[in-house]
Amino acid sequence: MKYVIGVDLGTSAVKVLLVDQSGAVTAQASAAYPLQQPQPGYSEQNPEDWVSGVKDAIEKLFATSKVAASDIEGLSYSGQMHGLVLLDAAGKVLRPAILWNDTRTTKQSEEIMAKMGDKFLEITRNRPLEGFTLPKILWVKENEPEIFKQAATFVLPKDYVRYRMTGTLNMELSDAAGTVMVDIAKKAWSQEVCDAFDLPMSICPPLVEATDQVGMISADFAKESGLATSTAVFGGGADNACGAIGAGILRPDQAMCSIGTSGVILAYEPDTQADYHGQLHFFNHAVPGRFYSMGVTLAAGYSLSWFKKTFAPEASFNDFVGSASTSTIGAHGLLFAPYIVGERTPYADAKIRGSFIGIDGKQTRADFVRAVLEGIVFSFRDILDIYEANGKNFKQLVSIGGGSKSELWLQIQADIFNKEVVRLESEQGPGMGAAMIAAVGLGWFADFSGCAEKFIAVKKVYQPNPEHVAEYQQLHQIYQQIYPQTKKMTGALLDFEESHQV
Ligand SMILES: Nc1ncnc2c1ncn2[C@@H]1O[C@H](COP(=O)(O)OP(=O)(O)O)[C@@H](O)[C@H]1O
Ligand SMILES: O=C(CO)[C@@H](O)[C@H](O)COP(=O)(O)O
Repeated sequence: MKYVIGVDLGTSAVKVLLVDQSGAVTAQASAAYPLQQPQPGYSEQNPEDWVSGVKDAIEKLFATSKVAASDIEGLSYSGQMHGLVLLDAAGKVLRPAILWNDTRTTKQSEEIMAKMGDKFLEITRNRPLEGFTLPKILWVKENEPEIFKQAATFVLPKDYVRYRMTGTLNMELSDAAGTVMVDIAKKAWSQEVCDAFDLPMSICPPLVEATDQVGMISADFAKESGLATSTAVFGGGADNACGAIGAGILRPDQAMCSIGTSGVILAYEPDTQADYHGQLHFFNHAVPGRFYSMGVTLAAGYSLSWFKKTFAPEASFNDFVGSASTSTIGAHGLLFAPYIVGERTPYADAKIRGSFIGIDGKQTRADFVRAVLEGIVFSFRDILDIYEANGKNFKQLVSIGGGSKSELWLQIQADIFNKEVVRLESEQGPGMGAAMIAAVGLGWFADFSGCAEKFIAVKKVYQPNPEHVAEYQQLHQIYQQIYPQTKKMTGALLDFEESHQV
């Protein structure tokens, strides 16, 4: 039997999947790494932690599967998007990576829009939001000029890991789109964007497609990880592009709901025709020549993990999430807005902060857990509303990511979306998508549809319950009032907090 490995470089951990030619997951392993938040709005990771995490996880994979390294024909990646890894001329990392959920770059984002306006949207198909890579580069240029002077190039998180595994440096297109420095339609770095911000084109690495073979596992990495130098390495994709492939979202009538650290509602776009006027992100797909749109809730799984870490550190995740079933729809009068690190969709607002609304002496911790689960899905509902306002009406949503491990949360999704919600055999959509990229890259399948037929299996379909749907519609209307009514207050609190930082 021959195998491929999908490496999903997430924000909380790296997850590796060993998948055989029939699409069965033979083994999986993970390794967690820390997130540094030195100031409000800052979010950084050490790229070396990703590399050692990948090695640890691959060693665990071999320990549990007993598969021979020489039988692993290909390996590819799914990566957390947008994170800036600055490298000097020798390929050395110059500072910690600034991640997708870091929002220190409001000033730079505003400057980009002020300078290029609609032209920026026309080229990159996106508004310059704080999370994207270009504002991060401009932040370093302005605030750390000594570091910027040494920068020869930059890459994204999974591209850095691939560089360390193969010795070849490049950037893969679906991820490069999230730098907002690429001309999406032309599939090339935009000279116009680079010139506007006085960035030399030489810092932009060569672009590759997801299924391009970029090299083999290097002798050094083979020695340290147990992999073989005969394993071919493919470009990989942005985690949401990979999630879409791993969820089988390969037609315009399908959508994906992903609950990882962030949360995403995503749709496949066959071409560049759809225009959401920057309300949704629009990127090149990991399926060569195709595109996808998506809206992002910055703190989806992160809101739940934060709540658990803060108020129930001793509980198991399953018991903690399960406790919400003892509460009711609407959590006995409690609503949660998940803006705890700012928001992207539908409110591109780095300064908004979260709220619990309707706290009542009768409520228990289980009500708070329920409110967190529901609030995250209300935020997704806001994204679905944008799609529906633009004429998209999906038949069903495929749910992936850590959040899709909970039956209760899946049913809440079906009820709030008023759509069928599909759970797959493996909730690891991005990792499966990465494995599928390697399988297609190796030529095991002619295209992703052929691979999806073999690799993706449905576990269960959750149907919306009409009574619950009606109740959630009422609650969603109340939820939608939270943003406008709390914006000023939470902004003032954030200013107060920032002015009191020592
Ligand atoms: N048993 C569970 N039930 C529901 N949600 C869970 C469970 N375990 C973890 N999660 C959620 O999944 C999230 C992590 O999902 P994952 O897809 O692994 O994220 P990432 O790719 O960002 O590292 C956590 O933030 C947590 O809120
Ligand atoms: O910023 C985005 C998408 O634009 C995030 O979706 C990141 O790509 C991180 O993903 P997870 O770690 O939550 O999977």
